[in-house]
Amino acid sequence: MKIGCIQLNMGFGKVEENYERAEMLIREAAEKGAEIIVLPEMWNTGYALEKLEELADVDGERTKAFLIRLAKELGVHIVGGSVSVKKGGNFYNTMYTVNKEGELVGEYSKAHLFRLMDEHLYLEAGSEMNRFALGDLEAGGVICYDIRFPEWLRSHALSGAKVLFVPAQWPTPRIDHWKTLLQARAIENQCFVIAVNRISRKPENFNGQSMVIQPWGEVLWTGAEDEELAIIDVDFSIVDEVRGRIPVYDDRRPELYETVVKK
Ligand SMILES: O=C(O)CCC(=O)C(=O)O
Repeated sequence: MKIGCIQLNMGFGKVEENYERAEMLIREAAEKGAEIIVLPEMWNTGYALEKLEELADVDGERTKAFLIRLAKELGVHIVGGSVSVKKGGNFYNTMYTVNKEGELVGEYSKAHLFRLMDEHLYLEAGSEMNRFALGDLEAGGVICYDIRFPEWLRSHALSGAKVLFVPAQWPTPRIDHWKTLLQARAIENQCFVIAVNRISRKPENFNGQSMVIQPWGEVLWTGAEDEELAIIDVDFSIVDEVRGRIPVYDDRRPELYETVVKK
């Protein structure tokens, strides 16, 4: 399958401009043959946390309608990165996924809030997993800081995900953590990891380096340090072959982990 990864340079608080730019790049990705299109984290507002009251998408209605319209018209699956959403008086960092029939198949709010960027002061955490299917492809999705919690991604893999999508706004100073953690999550879960970071102009500090990694850990693509739309060819059928080569799932001993790890 062809995956369109949109390493977007979103404008800080520039909602209209961001929807326009996202639409243009989604259309371009579909024209270039992408069958699944992936956006980065919080692409509607950027990290304009202090302006969420004014800018967040109320109940995610605008974003859901946007993704459904484009998915249906272009006949593509869209893993809609995440957007800032206002729901019932609270704000969330929420990922919507729509299949090519235009059905909303995934809705997930970031479960681990990143204190270093003050997310916990502005946002509520979600508590639900994010498992969905795109056609017959079993998938899961987590957001940025979530990748530091291997047990969270493992739960998605244990419940059948063969690919994990990771939209992010991961800053340049810790880009080595990003690369290492993503590769580890792919290897330990023996699944594809498709991770799309943002890019930014100065003084914001995000240098892309999005990644597509296959289940044996091989990096199929690393994004440039600039805005980029890349189309990457992946063969999801190798997941079963890799899981057969080293039977990690069969060799797990969950009874040990439950007693040793109490907290
Ligand atoms: O964990 C990190 O170092 C970065 C996480 C982050 O930037 C985020 O979750 O928005």
